[in-house]
Amino acid sequence: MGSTFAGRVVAAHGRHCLVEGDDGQRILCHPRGKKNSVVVGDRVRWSHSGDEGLIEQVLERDNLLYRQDEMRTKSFAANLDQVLVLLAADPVFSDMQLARALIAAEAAGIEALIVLNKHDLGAPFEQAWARLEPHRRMGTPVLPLGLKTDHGLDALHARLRGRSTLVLGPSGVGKSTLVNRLVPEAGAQTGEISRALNSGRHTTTTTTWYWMDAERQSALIDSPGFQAFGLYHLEAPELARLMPDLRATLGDCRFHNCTHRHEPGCGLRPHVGTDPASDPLAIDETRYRLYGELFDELAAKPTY
Ligand SMILES: Nc1nc2c(ncn2[C@@H]2O[C@H](COP(=O)(O)OP(=O)(O)OP(=O)(O)O)[C@@H](O)[C@H]2O)c(=O)[nH]1
Ligand SMILES: [Zn+2]
Repeated sequence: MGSTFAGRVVAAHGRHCLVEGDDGQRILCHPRGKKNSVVVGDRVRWSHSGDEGLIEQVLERDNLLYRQDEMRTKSFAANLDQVLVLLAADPVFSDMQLARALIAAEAAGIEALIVLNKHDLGAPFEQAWARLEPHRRMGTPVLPLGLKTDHGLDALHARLRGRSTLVLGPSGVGKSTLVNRLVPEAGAQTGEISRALNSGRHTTTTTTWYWMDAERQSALIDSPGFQAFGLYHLEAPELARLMPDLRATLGDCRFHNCTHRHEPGCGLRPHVGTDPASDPLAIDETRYRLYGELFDELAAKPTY
């Protein structure tokens, strides 16, 4: 084997990926052999092979996120500093999708940030903001944003500076608008990447790593669509510990393997639906219902 070079995977499609070297140069690479399959964000060592490159080694990952396709769970991004869940006053967001994204981030050990866009819409914005109150109480940062009016853009910038942030959001919340606003020439970069990956028709279907700054310190990772987050790598009994509001009440149950659903002497259930003004450990009823649904889903998952 000749010399190898350091790089980072900035886009991946099937067995092809685009690797960026420390000098900013990008090269199309393939994994060597069956091993070494990569995801966006991976740090790799690669070697020259004609005009292209071969991935020789995938360096140890700080963290890894999974997405769910049908019944399979696939990894799709690694080495992230935070996950930004973009929601909007309109369309109305799903509490379940939000919970899944936050649980996936927590399980991967990645900080999460909720951003609520379309501040200019007034009443619908206030309603959506109120629905996010349980999240503010459990300590998740929730930022208001108005991409149309630039409301909150500076505060968001400050949160993104120097970090690599995966952006997720359901359709219509303004994700493309946000990426285009924060990444100079995002469109041109996308075109370049899809040409390099030879997937011209798939311009928006690959997860892509974009630099927000010329110094390449702040990155946005855009993943198309709102990923149905893969939670199948988790076990039902872990779930309560991955939900900060539920986690805060743990430790007082009579049974150490309490599922917090029907056991006597549960220390969590008495906090469900209480008034946050008098109970600092109050658990929102919707969150508790989602916990039950996810618990059943994980308990019933197929074993391979
Ligand atoms: N009122 C209002 N509309 C906004 C704001 N930001 C974005 N929009 C609009 O919301 C719509 C969706 O924006 P996009 O950026 O295309 O949203 P997206 O999340 O990428 O949606 P998909 O393309 O479906 O994935 C567009 O019509 C935007 O103009 C905002 O702050 N206020
Ligand atoms: Zn319990």
